[in-house]
Amino acid sequence: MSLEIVAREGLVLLGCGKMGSALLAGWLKAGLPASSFWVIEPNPSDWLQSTGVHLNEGVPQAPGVAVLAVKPQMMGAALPALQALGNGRTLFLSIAAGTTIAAFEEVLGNRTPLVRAMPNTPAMVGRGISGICANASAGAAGLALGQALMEAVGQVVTLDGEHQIDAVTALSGGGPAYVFHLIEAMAQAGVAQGLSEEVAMQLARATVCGAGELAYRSPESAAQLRINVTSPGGTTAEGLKVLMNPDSGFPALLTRAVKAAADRGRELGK
Ligand SMILES: NC(=O)C1=CN([C@@H]2O[C@H](COP(=O)(O)OP(=O)(O)OC[C@H]3O[C@@H](n4cnc5c(N)ncnc54)[C@H](OP(=O)(O)O)[C@@H]3O)[C@@H](O)[C@H]2O)C=CC1
Ligand SMILES: O=C(O)[C@@H]1CCC=N1
Repeated sequence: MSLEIVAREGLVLLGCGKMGSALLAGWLKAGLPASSFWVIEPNPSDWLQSTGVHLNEGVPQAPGVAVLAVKPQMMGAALPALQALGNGRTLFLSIAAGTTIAAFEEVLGNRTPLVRAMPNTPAMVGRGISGICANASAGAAGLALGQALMEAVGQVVTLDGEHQIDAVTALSGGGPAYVFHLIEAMAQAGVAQGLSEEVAMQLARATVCGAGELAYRSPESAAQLRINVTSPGGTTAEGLKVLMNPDSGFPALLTRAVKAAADRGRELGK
């Protein structure tokens, strides 16, 4: 689906912080004119002010799309600003963690076409991934438009339903933070083995980026890429024995971390 509807009917963006800015940058890069965007943002960055979008002005009566990119804790206070657009033709696209379709329909009306998407911060460099789902009123056309909007900043996975979105939030939504923490932890471990902090951080960061790029480009499975590094009887095998320990290794730790994040998503949705 093309984003022509945005150029024709306009897009209102509620909240333009980290994720809102990443999305707006992607849409502008895709060639949509700045004059198609109406952004509501109490603390506009220098970048946002330089884009030429309509900033904190009155919004069109029936824009093609309204994107909700405020924190879930702010949603209750922020959403009424767009309540008048509910139950119409405007497609609402929320990227907020937690806030459910039912909660949006309560404010906007249950005839409002609505897509929930869960992106991640690599969207800032066009390498994000989003899981998306939609309510009944959005239909196939609404879901396709939501997909096209999110594809401006990376890959998109269509979910079986809203029941999967807390898992996506916990895995890929927050996942970049786990990887950044992995860099920190690897660097610390290198320092413990005698490297300077600076060199250890350079090695850790480049290793994670290089491995990520290899995983992205290679047709081989993650398991095979791991095996390719692991010489039988060599050094990596000893490291992996620790990380693949069923009780204390990565799988057990990440199962707990992803569950804790998904549980928080469910809690935010109550
Ligand atoms: N960061 C991430 O990795 C991801 C975030 N998300 C979701 O994206 C959403 C935004 O997160 P993120 O970009 O990180 O948060 P930010 O705090 O960076 O952005 C939210 C923006 O909304 C502004 N805002 C607050 N109140 C209002 C209001 N009433 N009307 C308009 N704008 C308002 C905030 O201004 P101020 O700072 O002044 O309060 C802020 O600039 C959240 O719902 C989050 O769950 C989804 C996936 C990944
Ligand atoms: O931490 C959060 O709640 C948001 C959702 C996913 C990433 N950041």
